[in-house]
Amino acid sequence: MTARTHQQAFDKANALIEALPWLARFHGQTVVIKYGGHAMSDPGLRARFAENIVFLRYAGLRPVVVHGGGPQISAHLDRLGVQSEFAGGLRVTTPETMDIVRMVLVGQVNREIVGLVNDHGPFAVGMSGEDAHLFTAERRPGIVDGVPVDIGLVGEVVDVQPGAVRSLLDDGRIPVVSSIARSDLGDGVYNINADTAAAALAVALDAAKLIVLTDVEGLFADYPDNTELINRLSASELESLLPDLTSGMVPKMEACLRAVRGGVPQAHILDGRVPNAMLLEVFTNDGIGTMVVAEAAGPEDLTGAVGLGEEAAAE
Ligand SMILES: Nc1ncnc2c1ncn2[C@@H]1O[C@H](COP(=O)(O)OP(=O)(O)O)[C@@H](O)[C@H]1O
Ligand SMILES: CC(=O)N[C@@H](CCC(=O)OP(=O)(O)O)C(=O)O
Repeated sequence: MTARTHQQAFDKANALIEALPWLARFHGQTVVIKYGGHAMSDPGLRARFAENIVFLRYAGLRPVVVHGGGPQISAHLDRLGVQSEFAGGLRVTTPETMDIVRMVLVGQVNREIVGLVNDHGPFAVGMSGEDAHLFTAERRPGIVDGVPVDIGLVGEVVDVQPGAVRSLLDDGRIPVVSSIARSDLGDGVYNINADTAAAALAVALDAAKLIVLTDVEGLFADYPDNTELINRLSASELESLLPDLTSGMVPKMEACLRAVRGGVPQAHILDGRVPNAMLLEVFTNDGIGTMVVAEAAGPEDLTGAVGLGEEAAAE
C-alpha cells in the first residue's frame, strides 16, 4: 500500500466510525424524505439518490419517500401548449391540469423512483396519496399579496391515515408516495404541494426527521440579494421569517414549520445536487443544509454517546 492509499483507507475508516453514534441514534427510526422535482434533473444524481435511500434502509432506518415533480408537470403541460401558472408557490390547477398532474406524478415520476430503488432489491412500493385514504384534503386558496385567490383543485391535507405506509415499513419495504389526495367531499382528487404532503406524513408517522431535497444549499437569508446559508433556526425564528419568503421556499419552509410544530424533532432543507447529501446529513457530526428545530439549542453532538445505550444517546 502506498502512503496515499493508506491515508485514504484510514480516512474511510474514520468516516465510518464518525457514523456510529448516528447509526445508534436513528436505528429503527422513520425518516421522511421529500424528493423535489428540481433535485431529479440529472440521471447520475437520481441513481445516487436511490443508493442513499437503500443505504438508509440497510443501516436500519425506515425511509419513506414523498416525491414532487413540478418541473416534470410543467414540461408536460408545455408540450400540450398549456402555460403553467403559480400563486404563492402553488400550481393553479384546473380539472384538465389535475389529470396531467396525476398522470405525470403517479404514472411517470413515481414509477421512475420505484424502478431506481428496486435496482438494489425488492424494496420500493409506489403509492398515490389517494390510496387507502392516505391523504384526505380540503380545497385551499392561494395567497397573493396577502389576499386569498381561487387556485382550483389544490388541497390542504386535513387527514392522514398512515396504516398502509406503516404496514409496508414493517414489511421492510420503502414506500414511495405521490402528492395526490382524495377530496374531503369524496368527489375527486386534489393536487397537494409535495412539501406539504411530506410534512403531514412525517407528523402522522412520528418521524425522527423530515428531509427536504431541493436545488439550493438550504434557506438563504434575504434571498435573492444575499445567499448566506442559514444553518439552523428554531420554529419561532422561522415563523417570523415566513412572511418575507417567496416562491418555492414558501411551501418548503411552511412544511418544516408544520413538521416541527407537529412533533418531528428536526426538519432539514438539503441540496439534492450534492451527491450523498442525505448520508452527509444523517451520519456526520456537522450535517449540511438548513436545520429547523423546535427551539434554539446548542449544536447536536453525539460524539462519545455510543455505549450509553440508545435511549441515552437519543437524549
Ligand atoms: N430564501 C430562499 N433561499 C433559498 N432559495 C430560495 C429562497 N427563496 C426562494 N428560493 C427559490 O426556491 C427554489 C426552490 O423551490 P422549488 O423551485 O419549488 O424547488 P423544488 O422543486 O425542489 O420543490 C430555489 O431554487 C430558489 O430559487
Ligand atoms: C399544488 C402544487 O403546486 N402541487 C405541485 C405538486 C408537485 C410538487 O410539489 O413538485 P416539487 O416538489 O417538484 O415542486 C405541482 O403541481 O407542481
